[in-house]
Amino acid sequence: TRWKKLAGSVAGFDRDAEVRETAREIGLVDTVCDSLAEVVRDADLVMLCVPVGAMGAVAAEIAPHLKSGAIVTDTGSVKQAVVEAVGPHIPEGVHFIPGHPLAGTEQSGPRSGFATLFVNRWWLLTPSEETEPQALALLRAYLEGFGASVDTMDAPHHDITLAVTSHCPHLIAYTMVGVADHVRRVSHQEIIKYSASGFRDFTRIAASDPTMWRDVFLTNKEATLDILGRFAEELFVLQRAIRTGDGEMLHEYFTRTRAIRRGIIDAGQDTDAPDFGRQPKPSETM
Ligand SMILES: NC(=O)c1ccc[n+]([C@@H]2O[C@H](COP(=O)([O-])OP(=O)(O)OC[C@H]3O[C@@H](n4cnc5c(N)ncnc54)[C@H](O)[C@@H]3O)[C@@H](O)[C@H]2O)c1
Ligand SMILES: O=C(O)C(=O)C[C@]1(C(=O)O)C=C[C@@H](O)C=C1
Repeated sequence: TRWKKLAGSVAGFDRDAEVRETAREIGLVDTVCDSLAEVVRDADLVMLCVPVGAMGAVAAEIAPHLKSGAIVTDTGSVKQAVVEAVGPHIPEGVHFIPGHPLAGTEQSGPRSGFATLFVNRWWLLTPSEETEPQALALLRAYLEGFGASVDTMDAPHHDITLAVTSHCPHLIAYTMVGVADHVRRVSHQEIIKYSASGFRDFTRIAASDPTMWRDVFLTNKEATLDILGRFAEELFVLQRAIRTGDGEMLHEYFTRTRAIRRGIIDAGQDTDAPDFGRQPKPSETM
């Protein structure tokens, strides 16, 4: 934020003392506070950045200390569960606008961010019918200051969309890496040595934070089970095509999926930029 002077001052808190220490060391924010009450007391904007399963408890703890007129948002990867867990704690006069930046890497912790992380990325907001347009406009302008593009949608639609574009792909990557781990005819050394780039991409995703992803699946249960059910059906169709030698079917299927990939690139939404997932240079840390 200091990078573009979007806020007068940024304060941060983490319950883990080691994280607070690192944040102080690298100058992540202007002030590192030692309690939740202290960090939100004078804040105009409060952003909750904890695993989805922890959002409710954090909201309950900050609620009595929130300033009237403040905006509370979050970065959680699932939205309906956050609406249900956080919403009831938000006092009258405070604006709650849930959010989700579609940007990140498999890294976590205070050293993993970099100033350009949100440039040209979507930041989804899921306001309700009661959300005041002025508060929404303020938050939108703030996030656009990071270089992000803001879209709004309702929370259930967010959750089914992200089940397709993020949550289930992560589960599939976790599964493939798990399968490689269980195959006894291929040694671990061979898997490491002969990892082709497809599998390497899977292992990057499968190195993501276990707590964050546990919470994603526990809280977006219905949507991920729906999409995984469809995935399993399609997998069986492809499995059958392989068994019966139905080359025509396989070719036609892969032609369709290639068109989807090309459509994503044409829309400028390719996330495989060469520097994606790299560690930040010190000059880029906020
Ligand atoms: N990493 C990504 O790619 C990414 C992208 C978009 C959204 N998100 C979402 O943003 C949120 C934060 O993810 P992150 O990658 O910044 O994680 P992170 O691990 O870097 O930070 C989360 C912090 O929350 C703290 N925490 C954990 N449990 C807590 C609890 N019960 N009470 C208080 N604090 C607690 C931890 O100490 C940790 O420092 C998650 O909800 C995640 O789903 C992550
Ligand atoms: O590390 C990655 O590439 C990611 O998968 C980041 C990713 C994503 O699925 O795009 C993961 C979860 C978040 O909620 C947002 C972004």
